[in-house]
Amino acid sequence: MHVILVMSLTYETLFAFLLNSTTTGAISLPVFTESWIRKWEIPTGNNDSSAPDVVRKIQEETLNDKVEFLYCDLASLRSIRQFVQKFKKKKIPLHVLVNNAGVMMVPERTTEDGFEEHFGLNYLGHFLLTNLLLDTLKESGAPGRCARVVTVSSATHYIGELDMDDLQGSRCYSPHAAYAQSKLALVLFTYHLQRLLAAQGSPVTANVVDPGVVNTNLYRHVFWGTRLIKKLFGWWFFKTPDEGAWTSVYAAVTPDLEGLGGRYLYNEKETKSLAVTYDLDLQTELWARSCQMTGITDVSQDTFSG
Ligand SMILES: NC(=O)c1ccc[n+]([C@@H]2O[C@H](COP(=O)([O-])OP(=O)(O)OC[C@H]3O[C@@H](n4cnc5c(N)ncnc54)[C@H](O)[C@@H]3O)[C@@H](O)[C@H]2O)c1
Repeated sequence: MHVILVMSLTYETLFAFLLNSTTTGAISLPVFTESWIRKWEIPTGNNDSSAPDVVRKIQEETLNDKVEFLYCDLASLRSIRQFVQKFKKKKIPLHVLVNNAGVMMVPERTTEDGFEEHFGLNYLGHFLLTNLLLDTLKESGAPGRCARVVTVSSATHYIGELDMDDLQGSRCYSPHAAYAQSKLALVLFTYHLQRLLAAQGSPVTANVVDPGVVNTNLYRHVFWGTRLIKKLFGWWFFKTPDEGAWTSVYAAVTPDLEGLGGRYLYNEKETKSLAVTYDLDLQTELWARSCQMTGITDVSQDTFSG
């Protein structure tokens, strides 16, 4: 039995591809566990009500009735903890975690826990979720068949800056800078996580992907002119959601990456991320601060000092 957890609503595409990879024999995935995410923009709970439709669609496409809906709001540390509790109660393994959810260029606002939304949701949400699921991932992986954490960043990270003195962007808020910072933080997080897993000898790998420029709803908050251009010409220079999902799927299932982590992938190929992402001190500092902010123990200090 293989269990895959995809944090996002772009799952239909992701699941379709994951199914295709099963038919090409890359990995066998008879069970999918679905995580349903609330859209901030629709607080009436419409998404909850559409969950049965999505589950049915995936069941039809995969010919698998073991598809399940689990609610998780990544902008709430409480919701993430509740989600992990529910997931663990099922006593099922976890082989692939795809940290794919995100918002872009939202107006200045905070998550339930008071974090700037890009930083709190895109980065800290996935940071806490991954850390709380690490024990299950470790138990589920094995030498020669590692469990995988796939985190979705963006080319925007190349222009990102991490302001350790003002991670919440409270001094001078820029939605673009806040998005870029959150995506930069995800790359630093992945590299530190991979170092930690390798030092512990854990059968889990962590890689980070850039999906490219993809025609999705992510652009709903950008300048209206950009939205218009996207509407008119998007089909021409944007990837389709299917194409955008492909590098994540590649990272999740390709045998080429068995046992390999700490890679930044674009168009299914390893490439260099921004130079500062390889700064071990910065990775360590961000990790320690993130542990404090999410209320978890920083085990990496013992691992690397011991
Ligand atoms: N579209 C692009 O051009 C592009 C480029 C680079 C990176 N990305 C990244 O790809 C990922 C997927 O984005 P997309 O383009 O499919 O956009 P999208 O808006 O279609 O998908 C974003 C997903 O995040 C989920 N989400 C939003 N708020 C959430 C919350 N509070 N809790 C849980 N989930 C929440 C949404 O429900 C949605 O499923 C994002 O991480 C994004 O930053 C996208």
